[in-house]
Amino acid sequence: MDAVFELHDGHVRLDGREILHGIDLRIGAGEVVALMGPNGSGKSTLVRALLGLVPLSSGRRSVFGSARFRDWARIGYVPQRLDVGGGVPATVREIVASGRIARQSRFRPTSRADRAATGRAMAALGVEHLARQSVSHLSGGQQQRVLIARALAGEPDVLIMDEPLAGVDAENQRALADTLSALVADGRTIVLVLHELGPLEPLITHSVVLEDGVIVHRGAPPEPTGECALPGHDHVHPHAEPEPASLWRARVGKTGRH
Ligand SMILES: Nc1ncnc2c1ncn2[C@@H]1O[C@H](COP(=O)(O)OP(=O)(O)OP(=O)(O)O)[C@@H](O)[C@H]1O
Repeated sequence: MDAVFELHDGHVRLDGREILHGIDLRIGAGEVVALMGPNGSGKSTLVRALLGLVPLSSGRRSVFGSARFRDWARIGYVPQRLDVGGGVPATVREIVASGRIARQSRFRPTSRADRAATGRAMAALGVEHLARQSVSHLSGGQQQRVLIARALAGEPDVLIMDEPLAGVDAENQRALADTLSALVADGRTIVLVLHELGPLEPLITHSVVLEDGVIVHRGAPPEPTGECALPGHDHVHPHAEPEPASLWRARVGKTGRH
């Protein structure tokens, strides 16, 4: 299986403090990887390091086998929330169409292919009927579908999603699981930052658990513990409260690092 992301002994320093301490990670094409761990363990920093948004203080990164990867249109990033505060409100179609920018040349404005891809992405996520609406009037679940549609409009090979279940109700979580399984069946690679797997669990090929900037577990996702393990727990809460590292240690059944 070809590697999409490879990190060898990756260290990241931010504001003079080392946040990631020697991460070795390989994500292969077609895998669905859950990055898990307590708040502040370094999940977002790891994603940013994979994407080259933060530099490595030491170590090596390659994307699609290249240390000098530039073809960012192949990678779609779905942030947790749309920032709809302030500014001129954009419509759903405008936001989704902005996912084509990396594929457009400076000298060629929006093409027929761009319009078609925007339409397909809106249809895939069921937001066509909202095309003319301002995104600021949408619910959290609708906004998330727009963000995924924006990423899909760029026809990426890889989707990276930051906490896609946070604050999303059970019905929309199941809808997201259906959407992602269609993408997986289509051969895409998916990297998810997750606190809980919820209905995404059957899709996950393996998990990587971080703690204090090191990988403490890889393999099958850890079992939920505490209130998240109780029957009927729907995993719709955003886990705004920090989850203690001890809870995660209990989940992965390990105290040491590797
Ligand atoms: N720009 C920055 N400058 C300095 N420190 C930072 C910066 N960004 C993150 N950190 C610190 O790095 C550590 C890891 O943060 P990160 O956001 O990667 O963790 P996380 O696992 O994604 O957390 P959460 O689950 O809360 O989103 C935290 O201690 C955080 O305070």
